[in-house]
Amino acid sequence: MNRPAQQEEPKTTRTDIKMTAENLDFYYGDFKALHGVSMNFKSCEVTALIGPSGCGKSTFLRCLNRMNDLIPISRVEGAITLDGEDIYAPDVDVVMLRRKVGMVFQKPNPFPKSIFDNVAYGLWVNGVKDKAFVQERVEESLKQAAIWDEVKDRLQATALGLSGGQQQRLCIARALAVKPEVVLMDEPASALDPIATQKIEELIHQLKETYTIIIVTHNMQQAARVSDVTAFFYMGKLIEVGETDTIFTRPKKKQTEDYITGRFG
Ligand SMILES: Nc1ncnc2c1ncn2[C@@H]1O[C@H](COP(=O)(O)OP(=O)(O)OP(=O)(O)O)[C@@H](O)[C@H]1O
Repeated sequence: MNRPAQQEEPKTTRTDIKMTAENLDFYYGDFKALHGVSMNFKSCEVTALIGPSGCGKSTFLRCLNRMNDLIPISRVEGAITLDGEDIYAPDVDVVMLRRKVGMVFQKPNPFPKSIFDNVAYGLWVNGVKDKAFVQERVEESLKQAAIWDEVKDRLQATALGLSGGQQQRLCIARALAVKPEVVLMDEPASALDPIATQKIEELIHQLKETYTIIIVTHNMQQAARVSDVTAFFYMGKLIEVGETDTIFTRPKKKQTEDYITGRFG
């Protein structure tokens, strides 16, 4: 296979529905962690998932690219679609799905390899052999992740020598290199200082021009700053979802209001 990741840029507009969850239940063994979650994610929007610790935000996020498949006792009921196709259908290629729906984790997790290799890795795994193409894509991804200027003179240096904030932007570049359509972010700035956090937030703002972004955050100011839509979870249930401004100023449900005003959580 050559240049599989060189497909056309996804042509999307903000009104397209990119992903949906329909009546999603999720179990860890006997424990039901998600109860009938239904919501849509629109293209080129940022959706923030908020709620108190243990309410199921990360579980739900991981369902969106089948990361939970790696947990043997887990079970999903209901449906999740990407561009109208069921991602849990038996014939789905999970590697391809995770290329389309990429993920950035809470703790920056670069490989103990060079900066270049970290970003090129996903391309090699996808069978890309064309060196010039890989070079181009690495540069493009590092630029998109707003870290190119800081690393362009040391691409062969180990990624582990970067600061935490730089490592996280490198991990974002790694996720972007395979041209995902959706980027899932699980508290991507929680391990970072305020300046690095601000850079990640600015980056999210730029990335939504091209990508559909779904972010879990504990930080409500961050949710208010970066997202178009906010979904509030409590005890495994989606309590309320809507435009971020509305959720933060005129929530419909008392539980949402109690949470955003700091009465619990
Ligand atoms: N691998 C697992 N095995 C069993 N139970 C789990 C597992 N991962 C999460 N859970 C449970 O599922 C529920 C939801 O957890 P989840 O991590 O999705 O919540 P969260 O809202 O993301 O929490 P936090 O904000 O603290 O990260 C919790 O009760 C948690 O203990």
